[in-house]
Amino acid sequence: MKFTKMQGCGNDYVYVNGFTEKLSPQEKPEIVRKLSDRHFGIGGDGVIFINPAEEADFEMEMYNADGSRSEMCGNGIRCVAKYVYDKGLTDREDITIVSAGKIKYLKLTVEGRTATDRGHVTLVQVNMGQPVLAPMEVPVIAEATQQTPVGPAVVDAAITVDGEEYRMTCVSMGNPHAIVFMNGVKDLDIEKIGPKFEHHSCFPNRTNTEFVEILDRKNVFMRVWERGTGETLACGTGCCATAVACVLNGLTDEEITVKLLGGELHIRWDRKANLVYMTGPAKIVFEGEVDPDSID
Ligand SMILES: N[C@H](CCC[C@H](N)C(=O)O)C(=O)O
Repeated sequence: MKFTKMQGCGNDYVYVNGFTEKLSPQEKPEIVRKLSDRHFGIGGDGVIFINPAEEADFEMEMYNADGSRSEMCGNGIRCVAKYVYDKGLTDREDITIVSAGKIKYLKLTVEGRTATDRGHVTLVQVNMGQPVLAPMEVPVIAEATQQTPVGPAVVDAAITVDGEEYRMTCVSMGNPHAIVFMNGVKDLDIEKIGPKFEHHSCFPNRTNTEFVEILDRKNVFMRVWERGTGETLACGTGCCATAVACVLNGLTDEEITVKLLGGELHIRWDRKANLVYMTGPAKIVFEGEVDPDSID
């Protein structure tokens, strides 16, 4: 099986070309777990299959490292865009990608183009669609005073983790995110607290959790505990959800830079249109061939 290892802000996945590599849905979770293992496999935060699609130019099929599915992946979708352009599966710089039935619109920045070289993608802007507010079953403390295009936002919910009460804002970008504002994010014991949010009873489908520190009106620092993977160096959908939560809580402007352990993402929530735009890099790290049956 051929694969390409790619990363966006250090959020790294194994990418498999579903046009040529045919796997049955039943065998995928087990193969994903094997490939993602950083000691016995290739190593990655999960696996993303790039498939043909009818309703868009391409489909992405995203799996976490534990073999579970996710509806969406912000860093992953930028890498898929780079993959399909750099490998000549498309000539266009405006493309659509569908994930879990939702179509996203992407604009590719191509560099290094010459008369004989079509260049390669360095940066991708994605229209990540509409945020959905407070989709989880959590005890609400306060409703937003601000109306949002999708109704009054639940910006403040309480959750008790390890005997301590946290306040969070819950935003879905297709996949679920709980955003917790706090100080001292750099030194947070995320390995201890992250799994307790992920498996908390108020998230029947588990959740991704973002721990966010406000730096100023245009900059925040964020660490993320991802559902099905653990701490990752960045999370694109998590940054989008964070930007929305920041605005709803009156903490930042609508356009922010999210600083992450693995880099930076630029996020803009166009409130009038109620669309979130994410811009960031995508890179190929290496390519190879692997026999999943030979992985322990
Ligand atoms: N890292 C991804 C999100 C993965 C989310 C996944 N862990 C889930 O179960 O929803 C991103 O860049 O958006």
